[in-house]
Formats: sequence, structure tokens, C-alpha cells
Amino acid sequence: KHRQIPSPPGFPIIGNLHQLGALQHQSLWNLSNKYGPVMLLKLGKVPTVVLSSSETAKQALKDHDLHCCSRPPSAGARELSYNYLDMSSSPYNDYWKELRKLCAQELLSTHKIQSIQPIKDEEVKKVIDSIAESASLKDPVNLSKKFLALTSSVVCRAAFGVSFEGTVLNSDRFNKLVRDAFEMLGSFSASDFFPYVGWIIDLFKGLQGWREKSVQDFDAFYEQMFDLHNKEKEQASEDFVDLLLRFEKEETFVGNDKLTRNHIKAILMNVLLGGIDTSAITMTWAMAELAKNPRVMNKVQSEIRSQIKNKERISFDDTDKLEYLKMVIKETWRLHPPVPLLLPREVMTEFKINGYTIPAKTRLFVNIWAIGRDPDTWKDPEMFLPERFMDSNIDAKGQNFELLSFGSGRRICPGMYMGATMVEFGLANLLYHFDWKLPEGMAVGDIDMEEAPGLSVSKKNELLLVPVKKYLDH
Ligand code: HEM
Repeated sequence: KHRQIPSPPGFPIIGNLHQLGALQHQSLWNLSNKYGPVMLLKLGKVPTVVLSSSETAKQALKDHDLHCCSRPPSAGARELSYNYLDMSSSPYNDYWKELRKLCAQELLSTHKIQSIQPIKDEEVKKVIDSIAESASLKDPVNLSKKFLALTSSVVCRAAFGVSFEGTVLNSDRFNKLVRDAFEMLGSFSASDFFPYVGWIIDLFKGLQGWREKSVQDFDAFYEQMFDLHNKEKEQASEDFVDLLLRFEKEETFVGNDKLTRNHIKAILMNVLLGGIDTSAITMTWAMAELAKNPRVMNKVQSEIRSQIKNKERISFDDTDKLEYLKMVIKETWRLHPPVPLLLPREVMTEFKINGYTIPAKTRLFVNIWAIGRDPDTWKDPEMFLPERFMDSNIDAKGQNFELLSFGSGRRICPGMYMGATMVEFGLANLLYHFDWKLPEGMAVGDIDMEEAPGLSVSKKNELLLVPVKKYLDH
């Protein structure tokens, strides 16, 4: 006999699907305020449990991680990943374990990420120079675009060894490719909720065509990159493609699979989709919150400027000393986690949370957006108050279930170090070199914090701020 998990009433066939708005994490938060931190929904044919408190998240991601660390099938992810050959959508199996180990040791290790610091230095300098130009003209800067340009240049150079200034990549086309894939993955796919018949709906809605186009575009892009690596490339150092092509040549096995071009493409897809948007989104939300909270803006800039003194450039090591900046970033992740529902998990073997039985094959969402706003955990949860982290040990590394920006357990984000260091370095530079004010005629109250739907949640309207002048010119 099992206790019934609290569940909002639904309709036949569609279940609770009609209760999910475009911003699913917000709809689920509203429902969980009524039905509690363990809630069962029927999404089409799929039983789905949503966890909305740090306590229940801990039970799933720590105590019972091994019961629920698989991923559910998804039509969009399947196509983009050449049939689940990537890390993020692969079910929990030996292939995933080996792939994760390979990526953690070779692609995303601390050593490898530190080795791309010269790329970050150069790309940040380009951004600083272009902002300095806008400052001299008193022009507003579109920070949403600037941050995206920065992270995509860094990731492209690290992964492919080419930059947008070369002839190969057109930055607008490339960013559209990545953004489209995110939107496609985040949009409602009937085949994920109605096995056997859903694909017909996807076909009529044009989603199937969208998927195919997205896969073709990515494929053509990867092929172009492989061609380039067969000829010559700008950078002498070994980039991610060099490394993976070397493994292919050495006939490396991942689990029982010999590494092929499709495996490499699937891994690169993870780097592109995982590495670009999430960091850019964090930096944009942080700057929006700072513009809304001038006290915090002044305090963080004073910290950076007093620590860096009058050095021309911020070095990677400098960011270590910036304690208040790190609190600003944590506070940004609390209120604006880029991946608010983590990636969906699938239960492999039955287990219990709060005495409720969660059967195998249930889909599991952890609503970290709701956890970040839980009044039982956070005082004045709607306020942007980095000081709340002052005397606390809470960080976002997966051990504190109040702040799960990168997830936790076996599926925790493997790009955490790359993402966090990118965000710290990018923000530190922009805050050190410039003062920021609102565009003419705009007041603090006019800055909107609306979210855009998608698998990762960005700010709906682009953030425009006016850089005042280079700090060193004061
Ligand atoms: C601020 C930056 C980032 C944030 C906030 C972030 C967040 C996340 C989250 C929440 C998950 C899901 C964890 C779970 O399901 O429990 C995830 C997974 C993942 N992330 Fe990140 N991420 C960031 C940067 C990166 C970077 C730089 C990369 C790679 C270059 C990356 C690659 C991945 C991959 C491959 C997975 C799937 C892991 C698996 O299922 O085994 N992420 N990330």
C-alpha cells in the first residue's frame, strides 16, 4: 500500500499538460505552492514527479541518486545527439560512465580549462575595447549580445581553434544555430509525452521539420570544422576537436563503442549547448540585478577596484580574491538559475521520498527556481541581497541543496569549473573597467526581469546599459 503523492486534477489523455505555461518552472512553482514539495503530474502518458524543496532535492540527488540518475528518452535530444551518443541525454549506462570520465579528465579538467585562459584574456580584451568605443560615443551597449559574443568566441576557439574574425564562422549565424537548438529542445514535443502517436502531432506542427533542419545545420557546421582541422588552422595549441580526432585515430573505446565522427559530433554538441548560453545568461542577469540595485553595484565595484589596484589587466588569479563578486554571482544563480528545472531525470528503480513511493520509469524534475525562492530557506527571497552568503558556507558545487545551479550527484554539470570561471572573469572585467548607467530617460524601476521560455532561461528583453568611461582613465 502506497501513500498517494499529492497531485492536481487533470484531464483524460492530456493529464496536467494544460497546466504548464510557456515558463514551465513558474507554472510548476505555482502548483507546488498548493500541492507541496513532492507533487505528481501526468504529462500526457508520462508520470512526472516534481520536487520543489531543498530537503526533497537532497533525498533524490544525494540519498537516492543511483535510483534516479538516468535520462528519459526525448525526440529532440535523440536527433541532435546522434541517438544519445552525448553525455547529457545518454541513459545511465557504461557508455555514459566512460564518456563522462573521458570528458572530465581530458576536455573539461581544471588543467585544460586553465590552459585556455590566454583565449579568455584576448576575447575579454576585445570586448573591453569595443565597449570603450561605445563609452566614448556615450552609446548604450547591448550586454545580452556582448556576453553571448564573448562566451561563444571563447568556446569556439577552445573547441574548434577558430574565431569569428576568421573567415569560417559568422557569429550571427552561429549564435542563431545554438539559440534555435535550445528553443527546439525547450519547446513542447508531443512524441515525448504520447508514445506511438505523438510524432504525428510533431509532424503537423512542424517540429519534426525544425529538428531535422537543426540537425542538418549542426552537422554541416561540424563537417566544416573537421575539414578545417584536416587542412590548417589558426591556433597551434591542441583544441577540443584535435583532441577528439586524436582519440578517433588511436581507436579509443568508450564503453563498448569505438569513438567515431558521430560520437565526436555529439560531444561537441554538449560543449556548444552547455558552454555558451548558460554563462552568458548568468552574466546578463547579474548585470541587470546590479543595475537595479545601485548599492550592490557600488559595493562590488569598490571591492574589485581596491583588490585589482590600478593594474591594466585582471589576471585569472585576481578573481580568487573577489569574495563579494562571488556572492553576487551566487545570488544571481539563486534567483535566475539558467537551467531552472535541471535536466529531466528518469527513475530506474523504485525509491521513497517523504514516505511517497516513486516508481521506476517516473520522470523527475527538480525545480531549483522554486527552491531559490523558498521562504522556509531564504529570508526575503525576492530581494537581491548577496550579503545573505556572507557568513554562510553555501556554494553552488552540488553539496548544498538550497543552491543547485549546476545540479548535484552523478549528473552534476561537468562544465561547472569552465562556466563559473568564465562568469567571474567576464563580470570582474566589465565592472572594473567601466561604470554603468541606465540609458537616457530610463529609471531603475523600468528594468524588467521577464524571462524567455526555453531549456535555458534567459532574460526576455535584451539588457542595454551605458558604459561611462574606462575606470583607468578616471
Ligand atoms: C554557468 C554555467 C553553467 C550552468 C549554470 C550549468 C548548469 C547545468 C545544469 C543545471 C545541468 C544539469 C544537472 C543535472 O541534471 O543534475 C548541467 C548539465 C550539463 N552541463 Fe552544464 N552548466 C554550465 C556550464 C556548462 C559548460 C561550460 C559545459 C561544457 C562545456 C556544460 C556541459 C554540461 C553537460 C555535458 C551536462 C550534462 C551532464 C550529464 O548529464 O552527465 N555546462 N549543466
